[in-house]
Formats: sequence, structure tokens, C-alpha cells
Amino acid sequence: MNFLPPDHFLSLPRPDHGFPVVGMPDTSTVAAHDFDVDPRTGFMPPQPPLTRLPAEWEPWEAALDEALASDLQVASKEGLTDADVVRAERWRACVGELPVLSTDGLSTSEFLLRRAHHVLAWIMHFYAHTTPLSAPEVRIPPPVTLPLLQVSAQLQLPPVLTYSDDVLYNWAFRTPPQSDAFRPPVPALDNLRCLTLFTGTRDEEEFYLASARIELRGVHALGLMRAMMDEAFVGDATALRRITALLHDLARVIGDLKTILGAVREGCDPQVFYDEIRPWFKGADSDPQKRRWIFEGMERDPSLKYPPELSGPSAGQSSLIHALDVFLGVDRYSHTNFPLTRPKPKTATPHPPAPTASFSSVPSPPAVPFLVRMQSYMPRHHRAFLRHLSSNPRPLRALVENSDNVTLREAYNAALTALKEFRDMHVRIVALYILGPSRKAAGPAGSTVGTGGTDAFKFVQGVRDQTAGARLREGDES
Ligand code: HEM
Repeated sequence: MNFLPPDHFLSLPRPDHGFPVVGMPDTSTVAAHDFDVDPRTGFMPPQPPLTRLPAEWEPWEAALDEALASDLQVASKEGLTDADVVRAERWRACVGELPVLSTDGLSTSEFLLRRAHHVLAWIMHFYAHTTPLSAPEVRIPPPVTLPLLQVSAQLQLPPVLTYSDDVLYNWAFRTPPQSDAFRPPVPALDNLRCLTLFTGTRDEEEFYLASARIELRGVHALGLMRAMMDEAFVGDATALRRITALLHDLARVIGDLKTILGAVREGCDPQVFYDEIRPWFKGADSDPQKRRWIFEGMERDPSLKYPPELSGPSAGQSSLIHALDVFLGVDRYSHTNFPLTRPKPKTATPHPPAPTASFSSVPSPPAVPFLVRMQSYMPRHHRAFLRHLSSNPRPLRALVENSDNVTLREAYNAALTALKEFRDMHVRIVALYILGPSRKAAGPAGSTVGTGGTDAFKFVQGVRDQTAGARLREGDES
């Protein structure tokens, strides 16, 4: 990608670029042009994410280490033993006794903030999901609540585990590559491992790495989009011929994404995923007991805001897949419908929280479609990138619709077909990993256990069908 002009958005510096990790101001928030999209690694950072915070925040790192070493089990696990319960209780008690650490020193660096969000969100999920099901509420203690909400406010992320915590910023090199002063090593698809796992299983690692590999393979798609935007600017017959070829290339790259997605079955067992991994992801809006999650101590910092919702991490937060939708002009079909139904809260307590010492996150039915909501869970630079892409003055779909060039239209439809086929595979994956196991759990007599599985399945099918429906027919115009 060395041929990019220096002022192209893919050539612009990344947050923290060239600065030492600690002690320098983060310029990313003032650099309106900086989308944190790297020409070599796309939405993944080119350098391995930070693996440990400086000593000042060691108590958080130690608490996370302890959680990982304690083999904590979700409270909803069938066959939970007394020993599991005691271990989790001990760990939660230690977390409750942690000092409430200041986050002031973290704001000097995007890398520090990311690591802090990763560590604290992971601790919060361990805390929430080991809380006994008999507890009427999930109460997150101040040592976690305060810094997590503060760091999240700075990053403009919700205070919950996101795709960026478990995929984008959760990797290291499996084997350290040869270092080269002129060309620092970038992650390769087959040389990644994860930093943090709930279960320590290969299944969980492969689940995250499937997404990471898709992000990395998708970098080529970002380059093709850029080239097509440049050609659309020229807009003459030669440019349309080039766009036609580039669309066929894009279809091939999306085909590769589908292959990588399907390969998740080689490393991640569906039953392990459903029983052991997925329960850790749930946010407040899919708490197994439909309880409130209370953020204790929030009143100590009046600047903290009430997060409108807390969904768990999802690859639906992948900016790459959103970028494909937006660039191809499919988002107005695939992103508009099918709000994934969220369980209603058990208590009818409405927003805002009562003016008491605690802050509670009360799940409420979503007002906006799932995929639009998921953009608020993306790193803010990536959200800005999607906005930038949406405001492209020469949208590709309109260009194709307004042209009578049949081969261009066929190439556009080929890219859409590839995206639809990616989603065909995704539908198969959701059937295998969620629908099937949820039906098994519901038992032959049927119960409500499988409902979430059915909703998720219908949702991904709906997005797939809307993608298929966006293909242009002869004579279609905007
Ligand atoms: C075992 C593997 C996977 C399972 C079980 C799975 C499951 C799901 C489920 C249940 C949803 C519905 C929304 C939610 O509840 O989060 C979803 C949405 C989504 N997932 Fe996956 N997923 C898997 C892998 C992936 C991978 C590797 C990607 C690619 C980065 C991906 C991309 C998406 C996208 C983009 C959506 C939003 C719907 C759409 O745009 O089609 N998923 N997934």
C-alpha cells in the first residue's frame, strides 16, 4: 500500500502514532481526519495491544490474573459445585476491597485507555456472571464501577465488554516475528493468539481469532473501496471499467471472508461455545435472570452518565462488515429492520435511575435497529470512519443505478451476492452454534430456553435476506 498519496485517509497517522505510550498527549481526538484505520491491518492495530498497565493500576491487572487463574464458572452453569461458588465468592470479595484508583493518568494515551477498558470490562463480566442467580440484583462494586465508567466516557464506549475488547485489542503474536527497523512486523492470519479468555479453551480463542482473521483479510477490501472511490471521482468510461474489475476483486475477497468464517468450525466446538463461552458475553440486557445491574458508587463522580443500554460483545460490532454494507449501499436495507428483541426487565423501574447512592442499568427494549445500535459499541474513530463512508458524495450504488453499463451492474451484483453468501455461511454458523444447542437445552417438551436462539437465528436470516434483496435488477433506479 506504499503507493497511497500521503494525504489519503488510509495514510494518515494512527492515534498514539510515533509517541511513547505514556506521558504524551493523545492527539487522536483532535485529529478529525484520523480514523484509526491502518493500511496494513485495517481496524486492527498494526502493533500488538498493550499487555499490562503500568504499576499504578496493577491491582486491576492482578484481579484479572486471579480471575483467570481461579477457573471461575458462570453462576448459571449446570452442575456448579460448592467449591465453584466459594472460589467465585472469594474472588468477588477481593474485587470489592480493591482501592478505587484514579484514572487521570490513563488519559495521556489511547493505548492505556484501551487496556484499562479491556481489563475492567473483563473483570465486570466475571463479577456479574459469577454473582449467584439467587441474588435479586447484580451489584458491581465502586472499585470497578468508577474507573470503568470514567475510562468508557473517555473512549466514548459503553461500560461493557465490546468486540474491540475481545477481538481488535485482544491479540499478541503467537511466535514473535523477525523485527525490521524499517518495516515493523504486522499480524499475520496464522500467527495470532489471544491475551484474555474467560474459559482458557482453544475453542474460545478460535472464536475470537476467526473474527480477527476476517478483519485482517478484509484490509484488502478497504483498499479496493478506496480505489473505487478514486475511480468514481474520475467517472469516465475507463474509470467504470476499472470499477467493474475492482468489484469482481471485492467479490473474491468477500468470498475469502466466508471461507475464514466457515473455518471457525475447525477450532471451536458448538456445544462448548453454547454452554461454556457464550454465557460470559451477556450484557445487562440479556441477564439470565433479567436482573438489574447496579453500578455502585457512581454518585461519587457527578460527571458520569447513565449508559442507555448494555449489550454484550458481538461481531455485529465489526466495522469491517458495516463498512462493506455502507460502501455497497446495502446498509439502508440490511441495517434498517429486525431489532433483536431484548428480554423485558423484571422490574418496571424506568429510566433515569432513582436519586440514591447507586446507579442501575435497567434494560429497556431497543428503540433503534440492532446494527445501528452496534455502532455505538465501536471505537469512536471507526464510527467516524463509517460516517465518513456514508457521506461519500459519489455513492457506488447510485453510480451503478444511474449507469446503463450492464457489466458494471453485474459486477456490483456479484459483490452483493458474495456478501449474501458470507451471510448464508453466517446463518449456518448461528444455526450450528446457537439454534441447535438452544433447542437441545429446551428439551423435547419445549421451553422458553430456546427463545433467544430462535430470535438470533431469525435476525441473521433477516439481514441475509435483506442483503439478497438489495441486488439490482435490470432497469432499477434510485
Ligand atoms: C461461532 C461463530 C459465530 C457465532 C455463533 C455468531 C453468532 C451471531 C449472532 C447470534 C448474531 C446476532 C446478534 C447477536 O446476538 O450478537 C451475530 C451477528 C453478527 N455476526 Fe456473528 N457469529 C459468529 C461469528 C462471526 C464472525 C467471525 C463474524 C465476522 C466478523 C460475524 C459477524 C457478524 C455480524 C456482522 C453480525 C450482524 C448481522 C449481520 O450483519 O449479518 N460473526 N452473530
